[in-house]
Amino acid sequence: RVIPPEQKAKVRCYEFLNKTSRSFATVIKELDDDIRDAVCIFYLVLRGLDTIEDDMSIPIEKKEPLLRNFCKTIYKKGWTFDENGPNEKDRQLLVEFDVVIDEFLGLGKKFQDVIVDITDKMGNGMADYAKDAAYNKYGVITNKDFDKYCHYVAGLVGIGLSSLFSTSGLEKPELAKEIELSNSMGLFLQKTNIIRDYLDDLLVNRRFWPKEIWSKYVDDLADLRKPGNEKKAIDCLSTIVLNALQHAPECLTYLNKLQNKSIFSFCAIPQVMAIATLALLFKNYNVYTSVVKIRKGETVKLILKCTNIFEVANIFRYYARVIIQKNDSKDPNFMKISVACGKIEQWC
Ligand SMILES: CC(C)(C)CN1C(=O)[C@@H](CC(=O)N[C@@H](CC(=O)O)C(=O)O)O[C@H](c2cccc3ccccc23)c2cc(Cl)ccc21
Repeated sequence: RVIPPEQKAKVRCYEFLNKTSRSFATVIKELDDDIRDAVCIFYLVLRGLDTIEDDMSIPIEKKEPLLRNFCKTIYKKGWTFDENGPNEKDRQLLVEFDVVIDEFLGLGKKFQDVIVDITDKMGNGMADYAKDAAYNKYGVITNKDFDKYCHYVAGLVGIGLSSLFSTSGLEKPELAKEIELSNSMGLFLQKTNIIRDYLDDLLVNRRFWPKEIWSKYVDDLADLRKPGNEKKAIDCLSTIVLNALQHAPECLTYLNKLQNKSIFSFCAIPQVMAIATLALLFKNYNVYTSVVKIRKGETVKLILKCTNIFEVANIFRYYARVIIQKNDSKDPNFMKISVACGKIEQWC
């Protein structure tokens, strides 16, 4: 295929999008013309930031300025980064980051301003957390710290996306002002990922489960997977699933405000994957022995049924019932789980 030279960087960006997240890349490509490139570049800039934050082989002295300055770095034509560890998942993205920068600089100024603002806040939030975690190994302490960390790495993404959607004109200007709802969209996804990734994170000593939650059951987060602690592990899991579940009604409220069909599907698909994952994680001891993921077939079925709020609300109600059925009257959180699921079932 002959690619005109000015299209080369854009084609390369979409190739990176396909590599960094196969199923989600197709959803981004379904977005309407006026918003697709901005979201693609936003996604890749965030991926670049995440690749630096995730790389435990980069010393904090180097990592901190890299994160804090990333909002300025994305204006530096030609900038690339080749110092990630050899097995860092998306290291090639940073090795060829100049193509992302070229495409970023080609975006409308309003889109650039949103992406820079979020990158600035996220980079500084990640740096604050990385520095703190480097010095005290406990990681996330209180439920408030949990919400703060998830705000930095995911809530800000929702806030940025709402601004991009409004800026494109495909959604009302009011959407950019829905900070709380946009934040909850990110917290719901990120908290579900953190519950799912308990084992992977523990093995690289990354501790995101709040001490305020696990310290009620064990002396250390790692004790949850020890033989003999099975009941404690399951009851602790209920507590953190309950924490994530509380964002679900706000996600439905946010989705109900969207008017553009391609934006609705783009936002709804990760949310229905998250509620399905949460239902699978609840009462599931495999969280402590493997990474629990919903089956491909279920994913495909969910994606096909994400075209309007009625379908999405029905999917949320279905999984709320699955959680209710798994609920156990001997679980200290039995009532709170019932109430949280009730709020999803009554959502209208
Ligand atoms: C941390 C995260 C949840 C924000 C990551 N995040 C998402 O998880 C992706 C989904 C994704 O990447 N899925 C991967 C699987 C995986 O990586 O776990 C896939 O291959 O399907 O979706 C989110 C995302 C999409 C739509 C609306 C959102 C509103 C608020 C916050 C995030 C929103 C995302 C949108 C953008 Cl622009 C950037 C990142 C994300």
